[in-house]
Amino acid sequence: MTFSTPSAFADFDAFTAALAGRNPALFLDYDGTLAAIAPRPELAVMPEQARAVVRRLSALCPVAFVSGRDLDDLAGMVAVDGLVYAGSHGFDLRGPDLRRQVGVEYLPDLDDAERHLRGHLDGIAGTLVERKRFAIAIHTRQVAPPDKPAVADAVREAVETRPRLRMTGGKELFELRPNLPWDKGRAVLALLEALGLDGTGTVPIYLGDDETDEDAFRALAGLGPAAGIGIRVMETPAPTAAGWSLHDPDQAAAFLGRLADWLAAG
Ligand SMILES: O=P(O)(O)OC[C@H]1O[C@H](O[C@H]2O[C@H](CO)[C@@H](O)[C@H](O)[C@H]2O)[C@H](O)[C@@H](O)[C@@H]1O
Repeated sequence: MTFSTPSAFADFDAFTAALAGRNPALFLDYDGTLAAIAPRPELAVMPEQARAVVRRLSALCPVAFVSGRDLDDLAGMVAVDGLVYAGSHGFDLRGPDLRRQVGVEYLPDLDDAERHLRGHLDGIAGTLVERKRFAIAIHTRQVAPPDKPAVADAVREAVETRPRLRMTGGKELFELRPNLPWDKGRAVLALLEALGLDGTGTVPIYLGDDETDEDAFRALAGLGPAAGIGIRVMETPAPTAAGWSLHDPDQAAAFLGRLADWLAAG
């Protein structure tokens, strides 16, 4: 874990030097990385400029989105054809020649937890229960501060009585997901293998902003020195397993634009 990471934008030449002649494969988080955080999930729209740069990059190197969002929601928000999309934190994978779902046998557990949570949280104003196929997000962004502990208690109770699920955190939300050794990091490694990108000629680059993205940063770091590159999008320096940083989604899009220019120039 490091607190001080060089900027992949300001130190772009050093960043491209770290690729050491290998071809990048891009793995992109959505919320907080390419779409600015918004009051509600449906309001977090990716700017058209970012979409254009993703489309351009997808003609230059493999591009995948890896998000906590539901797969169809994610694909609809990004709206670029031909990419690989991994929804529900990597439990639900789809690409032009790829389909994989992890934890299908946990769907009844998620259904049961969703019913329980809706029943217990309906009375707390501002709470939003967002069901994804393989996860449930309980949003607290619109909940009055005095009511937030009650939401936390209800979620904790739901997960403590359901050992087949586990809880993770994020920006103003709790999430329940199958209690399986699977996360964004394992999904990225599985995608590298499935797409034939696990050789030494490829360098996976993962951009993310949140605690669930740290799983991906750790997975890439685990490939060995300089074998994979993590970039944490963060306005304030925080401990991270990523080796590089970007300030915010605008800078992330600008960085991807520079990367596209650099790749196009050969
Ligand atoms: O993996 P990500 O693509 O970063 O998705 C993580 C979660 O993002 C969404 O929630 C977050 O963004 C919302 C819109 O900006 C914001 O209102 C919320 O407070 C954030 O936590 C999404 O709704 C979740 O399903 C994702 O798991």
